[in-house]
Amino acid sequence: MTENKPLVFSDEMPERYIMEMNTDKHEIALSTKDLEVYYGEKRALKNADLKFERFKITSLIGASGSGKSTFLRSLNRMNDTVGTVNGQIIYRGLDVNSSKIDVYEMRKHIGMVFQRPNPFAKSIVENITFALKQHGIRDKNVLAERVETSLRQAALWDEVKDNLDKSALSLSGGQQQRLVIARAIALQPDILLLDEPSSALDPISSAKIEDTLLELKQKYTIIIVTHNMQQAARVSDYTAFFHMGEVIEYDLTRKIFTRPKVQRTIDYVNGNFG
Ligand SMILES: Nc1ncnc2c1ncn2[C@@H]1O[C@H](COP(=O)(O)OP(=O)(O)OP(=O)(O)O)[C@@H](O)[C@H]1O
Repeated sequence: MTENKPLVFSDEMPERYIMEMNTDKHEIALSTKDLEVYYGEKRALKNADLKFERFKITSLIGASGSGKSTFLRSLNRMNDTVGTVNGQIIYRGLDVNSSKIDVYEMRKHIGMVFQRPNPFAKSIVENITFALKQHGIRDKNVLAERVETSLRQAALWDEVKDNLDKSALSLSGGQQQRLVIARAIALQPDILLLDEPSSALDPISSAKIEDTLLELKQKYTIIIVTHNMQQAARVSDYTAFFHMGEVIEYDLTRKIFTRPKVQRTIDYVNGNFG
């Protein structure tokens, strides 16, 4: 990034950032450098350097309190009001963590889905169109197209297409979570951050969310916090293991689960949490 480059995002195609990741060339959608987070005096995240490959799913795993959510929430500045975030978050050559970034605009590019489904107390269709209208999209055809496309991508369209005016709160938990995913992708972000998106759901709904994520990675770069190791192994290409605020190991998921290099990771994936 040059000093004079304005810190605003454009809708132009992103420049291509090719970096070395292991031995192959991979396109990096987002990276962090020396990212650390303090809550008051407490350092909850230490010097996290991670690179996220475009159109891949990366899981963040680790015991409760290890800093996964803190890291994830920092990526689109959700920690601004609760903690102090130092270091860089590089996206399209810009530092998302800079005070000059338009956070509202940035979140159009880096969207987030939380653990508990949190649809608005509005109709299904309004849940999708609300943010679009806020961002100035008024054309009825464009709105209708975005509603259908995002609901299809979130694998919910067939279940709700005849009841789009029904209250979102009348949907099941699993459907609500897919609606929230549809709401996030209606803005056509590049990157989707998900904080334990299926932990509050039954196994069937959870499996549907996993299928949805595998579909979505054709178009989105996905970073997901999960406590469910099987889920991490099933859906993700890369896995980062966090322990006490540090990234201990980051590699291809199959390596983390079959041949981890660090003893702490070996213990964690083998279920020895002591
Ligand atoms: N808003 C906050 N204020 C103060 N401390 C916080 C806050 N959020 C998190 N922490 C602390 O920061 C540390 C990391 O928490 P974080 O939620 O990031 O961990 P986690 O790995 O995501 O845990 P979990 O899996 O339980 O969600 C913990 O010690 C936690 O108590």
